[in-house]
Amino acid sequence: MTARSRAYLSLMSSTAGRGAVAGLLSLQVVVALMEGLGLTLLVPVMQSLGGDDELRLPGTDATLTLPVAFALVLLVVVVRSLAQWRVAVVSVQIRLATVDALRLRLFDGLLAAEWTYVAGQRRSHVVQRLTTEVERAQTALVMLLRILVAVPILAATVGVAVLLSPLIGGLAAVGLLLATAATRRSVRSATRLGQEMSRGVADLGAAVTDSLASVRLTRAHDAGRAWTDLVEAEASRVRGIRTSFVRRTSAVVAGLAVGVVFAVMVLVVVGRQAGLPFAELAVLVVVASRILATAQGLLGAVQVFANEAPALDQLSDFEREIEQHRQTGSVPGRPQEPAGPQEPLVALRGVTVRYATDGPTVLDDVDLQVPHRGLVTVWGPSGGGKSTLLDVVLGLVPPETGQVLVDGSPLVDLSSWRARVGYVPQQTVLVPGTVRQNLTWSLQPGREVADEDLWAALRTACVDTVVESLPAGLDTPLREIAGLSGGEQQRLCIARALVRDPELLVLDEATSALDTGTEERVLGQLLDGSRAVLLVTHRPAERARADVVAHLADGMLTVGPDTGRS
Ligand SMILES: Nc1ncnc2c1ncn2[C@@H]1O[C@H](COP(=O)(O)OP(=O)(O)OP(=O)(O)O)[C@@H](O)[C@H]1O
Repeated sequence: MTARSRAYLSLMSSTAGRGAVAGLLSLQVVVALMEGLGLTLLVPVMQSLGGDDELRLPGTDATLTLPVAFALVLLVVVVRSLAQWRVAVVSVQIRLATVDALRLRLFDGLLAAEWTYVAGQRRSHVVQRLTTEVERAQTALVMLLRILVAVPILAATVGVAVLLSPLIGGLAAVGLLLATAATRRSVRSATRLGQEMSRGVADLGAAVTDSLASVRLTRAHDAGRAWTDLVEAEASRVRGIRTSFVRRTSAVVAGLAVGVVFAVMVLVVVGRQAGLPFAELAVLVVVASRILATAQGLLGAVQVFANEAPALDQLSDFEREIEQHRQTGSVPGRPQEPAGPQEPLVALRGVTVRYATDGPTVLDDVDLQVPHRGLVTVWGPSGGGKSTLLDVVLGLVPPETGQVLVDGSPLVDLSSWRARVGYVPQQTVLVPGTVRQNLTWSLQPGREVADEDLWAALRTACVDTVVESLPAGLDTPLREIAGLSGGEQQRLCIARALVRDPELLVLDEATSALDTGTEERVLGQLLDGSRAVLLVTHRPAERARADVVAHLADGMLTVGPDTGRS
């Protein structure tokens, strides 16, 4: 609990700035001092109500007149209100800055992490961490800030009680310490329930995401019941955890209320026995009710903090994991050696890839050359390593042994290399936005493309007439073209890759949904002598027009004339 609070405080300091956090803590001390002073000033006010002529401030020899006492009370309330207002504003600023920074740090880290690590992540778990867990961490922050306000106020209130009656104040302090010790168990159980909650919410999110991903198949097989049952089971687990937490928390807070009311009764009896004057006794009752309210709020905040803070553990572990998989080998800005005229655009030399150290060899001592112009096709059985080969060429998967050479030099500057490449993956990727945004979102920063170049790319990919027929052409929002066929979507993705004006176009079965005639036309236009095309395909007709045909099976690559196997 204390370690987590420290972790949160250091997180807030590192994101919102030490100054802001120190300022917030100072403001909270001001609020607490004003609380204590305000309660102390109630004593002379009570004395005047009791008919005393000489109004005294407890703990001092100072005497006051009623107007002075009222003026001081007013001043204290004004200062306290201003400080509280500032605390509210600064707390929100710190909280939002912290949460946004945390989310962005994770997101950026993930985008820059090694490809094999990113590809191995379950999407629903990543979404859950970047949304639900970050929100839970935010709730924990709200609670921590509430605790940081309540603790000094509680200390100031107990201080006033001690000032009024050291015996009663001392008893109140001891009572609070005992209550704190008694709630340790419930705090531990809140933490355990919070950890279960993280797992429950992750599983619920996964069930919903997976069911949506398979909605077409679910409908076709009329298998919705299977998903509904799973989602209901996961939701009921989450419901159980939440209910159990609220049951325990409320019981502890209610128990505290009973304890404090009993303590107030004891206080009145003890106070009367000790001959405490009416004003002091009345203010002590007010102080006791303030202690009750603050302690109840504090206890509730501590429990919720304990319950939500495991989200921060999850996020910290996730961030550490991402950090361990930070992509290495990229030296941004370092120019590639000038190309020797005889060097291929990209070459693999003795490349071996395994996804796990004790796993199977996916690429085994592979050699391949892609010239600056023309078509290289790769074909072979499913699972033979074709996509992995492309990932190596793209610099996504680093070889365990062997080299990737670009223009004859080892590939070290990944960002320069990627600026020269256009890639169309096996699954089409269209993002929410207009056709234009879909064509341009993956352009290098600062690069502008004229409309005529967009149309040229659409023409080359044989999808220009489809876009022309849309209501607003390039500016048609994607939701209005959700009905694009699989082949039209593939061609749009090819156009997007072409807009980057790549020297190498990497196509992973990117024409698989096209009819033979359209595929022939697209390929013919792509091979206009201005670029190299590296194509994974199962179709003999495409192999027939290739300059290099490579067959990949069980990780072994054979380059040579097409044997006609299919
Ligand atoms: N990220 C990964 N982690 C672990 N294993 C992987 C990963 N990606 C691919 N593999 C495994 O590597 C092998 C080759 O996969 P790859 O996707 O390269 O084959 P492929 O020839 O492109 O298959 P297909 O034609 O079916 O798309 C397969 O056994 C696959 O399970």
